[in-house]
Amino acid sequence: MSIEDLDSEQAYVSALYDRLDALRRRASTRLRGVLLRSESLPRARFEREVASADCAATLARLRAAEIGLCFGRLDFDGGERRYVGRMGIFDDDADYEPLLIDWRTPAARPFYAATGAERLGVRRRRHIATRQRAVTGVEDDIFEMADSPGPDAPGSHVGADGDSPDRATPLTGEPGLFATLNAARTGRMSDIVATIQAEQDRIIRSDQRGVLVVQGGPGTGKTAVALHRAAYLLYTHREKLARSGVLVLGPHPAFLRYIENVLPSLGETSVVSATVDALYPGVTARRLEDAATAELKGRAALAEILAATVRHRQRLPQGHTLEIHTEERLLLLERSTCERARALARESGELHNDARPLFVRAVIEALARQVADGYAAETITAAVLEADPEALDLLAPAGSGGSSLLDDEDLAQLRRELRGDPAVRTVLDELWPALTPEQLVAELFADPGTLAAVAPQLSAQQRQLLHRPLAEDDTDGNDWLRELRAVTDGDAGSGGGADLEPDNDRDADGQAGGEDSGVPARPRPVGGWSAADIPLLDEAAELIGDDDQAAKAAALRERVARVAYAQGVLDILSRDIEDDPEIMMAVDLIDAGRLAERHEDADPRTIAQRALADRTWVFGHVVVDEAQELSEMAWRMVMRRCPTRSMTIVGDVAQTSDPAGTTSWDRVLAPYPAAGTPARWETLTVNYRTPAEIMAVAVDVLATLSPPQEPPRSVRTVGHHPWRLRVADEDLGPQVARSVVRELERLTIRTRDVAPTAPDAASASASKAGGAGASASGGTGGAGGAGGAGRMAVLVPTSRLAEVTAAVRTVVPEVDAGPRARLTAAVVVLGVREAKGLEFDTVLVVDPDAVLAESPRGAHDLYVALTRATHHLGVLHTGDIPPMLARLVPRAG
Ligand SMILES: Nc1ncnc2c1ncn2[C@@H]1O[C@H](COP(=O)(O)OP(=O)(O)OP(=O)(O)O)[C@@H](O)[C@H]1O
Repeated sequence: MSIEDLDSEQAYVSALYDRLDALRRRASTRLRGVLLRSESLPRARFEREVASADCAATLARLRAAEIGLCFGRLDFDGGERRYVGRMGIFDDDADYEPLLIDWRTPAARPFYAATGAERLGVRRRRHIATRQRAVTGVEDDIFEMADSPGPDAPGSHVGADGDSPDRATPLTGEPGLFATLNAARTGRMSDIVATIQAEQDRIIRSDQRGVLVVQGGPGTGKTAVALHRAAYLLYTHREKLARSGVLVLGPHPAFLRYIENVLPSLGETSVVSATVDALYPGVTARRLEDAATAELKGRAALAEILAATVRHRQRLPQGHTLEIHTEERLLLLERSTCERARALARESGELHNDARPLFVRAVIEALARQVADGYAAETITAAVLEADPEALDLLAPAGSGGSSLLDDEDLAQLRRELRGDPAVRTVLDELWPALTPEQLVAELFADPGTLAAVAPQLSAQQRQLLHRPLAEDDTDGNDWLRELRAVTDGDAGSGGGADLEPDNDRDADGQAGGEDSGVPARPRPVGGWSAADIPLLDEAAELIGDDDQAAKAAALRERVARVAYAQGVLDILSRDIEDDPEIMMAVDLIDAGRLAERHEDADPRTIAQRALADRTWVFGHVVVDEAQELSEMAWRMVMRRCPTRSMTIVGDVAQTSDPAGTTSWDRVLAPYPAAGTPARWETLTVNYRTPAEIMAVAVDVLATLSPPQEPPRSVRTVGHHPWRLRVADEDLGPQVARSVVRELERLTIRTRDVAPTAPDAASASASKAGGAGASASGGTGGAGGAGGAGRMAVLVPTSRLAEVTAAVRTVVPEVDAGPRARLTAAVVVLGVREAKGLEFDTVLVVDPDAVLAESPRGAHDLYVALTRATHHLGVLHTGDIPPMLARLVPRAG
C-alpha cells in the first residue's frame, strides 16, 4: 500500500461523505417540512403520515451508512472502476453517474464473487479499511495474470493471532476479515457487509422464491448470511416486502437482542424479529414444560388430535329425544334433528365457530316449528270444543304444520325468543359450543375422558403427560379480557358495548340472537401456557375460526378514548356560552361520537407491531434461524405465516437441543411439498468463529452424535489450548468465581492488545458499543464492568444456574444471567440452551456431566456450549472428565 494510494482513496471517500452529508440535510429538511404541515382532512393527514414515515426511513438509511460507507473498489479489464459500499450514491451534476454502488446490486457482485479461477472481468479488487471517515488501509487482490490466481490472489491467508490451519479455504479480504474475527465481542452481532465470502454471497443473493435451507456447523455464518439475505431481499423486492414484512425467527429473547443491530446497521428497519412463541398474540408462554411433554406436544399427531377434539365438541343428545324445559313450555329435541343440523353444518366446509350459526339455525327452526304446531293443535282443540264451525277449516293447515297460523313476523319473534331462552341456549352450547382456542386446548388437557376419546393413538402414559387441570382464575395472559369487560360493563365511559354483539348467530331476519353476547371463555391450564402449547393454540384457532374479541377490545378501547377526548373538546367549546339560547353551540352541530370519527387517523403502528398483533398476518419472506429447534407443530404454525413459501431456513441438525426439534431437514420439509419452486439446499463449511484448538475438542463430541455430521473447518488458530480443571463439588461455586476473575484478566489483556488495532467492521462494532479502547483500559475490575468490548460467558446446566450466578456475583456484581439476559455486562451466566446462536471471547463450561445428563440431547447441548468461544475455553468438572472431552488440557488450580 503506497501513500499515494491512501491519499487518493481518502480524497474519494471524503467526497462520498460530503455527498452523504448533503443527502442527509436534504432528507432532514424534507422531513421537517412534512411534519410541519397541518392537515385537517383525514386523507391529507394520512398522506402526511406516509410521507413522514418515508422520510424517516430514508434518514435512518442515510445514518446507518455512516460507518464503513465505502469498503471496496473494483477495477475491470476495460478500465471501468466501481466503488462498492453500504448504499448507492449518484452524482447529481454528472448525469447521475454512480459514485458508490450499493453492495446488494448485481453490479457489486464481483466484489464478493470474483476469484482467481473466475474473475468476472475484474483486474483488481481493493478492500478499503476506514475508521470513522479516515481511510486506514487498502489491500488489493490482483487478478491480472491470465485467468489463474496470481501470487497475491485469494487462496492463502494467515490469521492475525496465528497460522491458518486450513490453507485450502479460499478467503477474500483477509486482513479485514481476520481483524473482524479477532476483535473483542460486544454483546451485539455486527454486520459483515465488507467481508462477505463467496460461498456466503451466493446464498445471500439466491432467488427469493421457494424454500432455501442452509445447513452449516457452528460459526459458519448462518445467522450472518440469513440476516444479510433479508437485507438483500428487502432491497431487491422492496415494494413487495416492505408492505408484508420480513419475519426473522430466533430461538430465544437474548438471541434477538444479540442480532438486533445487524439489520438497522444495513439500513433496514422493517423487519419483524420474534421467537416462535410470540407468533400467537394475546398469550405469553411462561411455564417451563418437561422434556417428554414438550416432545409429545411437538408431534404432528397433535394436529389430528385437536381436529378430533373439535369434532368431539360437536355433540348429539344421548337418547332419542332431549327434553328442554323452558319457562313457558316443554320442548322435545329429536336426536335425528340434531344429526341433520350437525351434518348440514359440517358439510358447509366452514370452520367450527363459523359453522355454528348453521347448526343453531337448523335446530331453532325445528323447535320453532314444534312450537307453532303446538299453537295450531291448541287452537283447533279450543275451536272444536267451542263448536266453532270455522274450526274445521283449520284442520288442513294444522296437519301440514302449524306455522301457517303465524305470520312471518310472529315466526321471527318466536325464533328470537327461542334463541334467547336460557334453557335452549344451554342445550345449544352443549351441542355445538362457540369456542376459543384457549378453551379447546385447556379443556382437552383438563379432561382425561376427552383425551381418551380423541387421542386413542396415544398410550395412557402419554395421555397422562398431556393432562393438566384448569387454572381457577383468568388473570394470566388474559389482560385484554379484563379490559373488554370493563368497557362492556360501561366502566370506561360512553360508547362501550355497542359493537360487541357477535353477529355470527344472526337469524334469518338479520337480528342478533344475543345468546353469545357474553365474552367467550379463555381458560388456561394450571401454571399457564408453555412454549410447546403455543403452536397447539394456533392450530386450534385454525380449526375453530378466529376469535377476534381481543382485536375488538383494542379497537373499542381506542374509540372510547377518542370519544372521551372529543367530548372534552366540545365541553370546552361550550363552557362559557351555555346559558345563551341564541348562540349556536358546537354541541348543536356535532356530537362527540361524530367528532371523534373525524379524527380517526391511519394506523400509526409499525409493521412489526401490526404483524405481531395479528395471528393471520402473512409475511412476504420468513427467515428461521436455529431452525433445527422447531417441532413439527411449530413448523405448521410458521408455514401458515408464509403460504408463498418464500423462506430461508438456517440451522445445524448437530446442535438440536429441543426434544421436539429435528435431526433431518428432509423430515421437516416432507409435509410441505413445493407447489412452485422446489426447495434448495446449501451447506456452509467454514467456521469463522471457533478457533481450530477449540474445534478439535468439539469435534470429539460431534463424533458421538447421530446422524454423523461433517465438522466445519476453522479458519484460524489462536495459539493456546482449551483447558479443564477438576473441582470438588462443594468448591464449585468459589472455583467458578476464581476462574471468572482469572479469565477476565486475560480477556482485558487481549482486548487491550487486539481491539484498538481492529480496522473496518471491527472498529464499527467497537464504536457502536462505546469504543473497544475505552473498555480495555477503563473497565471496572478488568473487563467486569458493563458496556465496552470483551465478553465472557459461564455456561451451566440449568439446574446450576442460580448457584453459579450467585457465585459469579460475588466477584462481578453486575453479572447478567438467565434467559432474559441483556448481554450488556462483560460476564453473563446462561443455561447451555440459552447460549444457542451467541458467541463470546471467553467461555467457561461448568459441570459437563450434568449437561450431558440433563437432557436426552445433552451431548448436542455440550457441543453448542463448547463452540461459543472466539478465543478461550475452559471446563470445570466435578467428577471424572467425560471421555469425549479427553483432549482438554488439564490445568493446575
Ligand atoms: N464473512 C464474514 N466476515 C466476517 N465475519 C464473519 C463472516 N462470516 C461469519 N462471520 C462471523 O462469524 C461468527 C459466527 O457467525 P454466525 O453466528 O452467523 O454463525 P452461525 O453459523 O449462525 O453459528 P451457530 O450455528 O453456532 O449459531 C460471527 O461473529 C460472524 O459475524
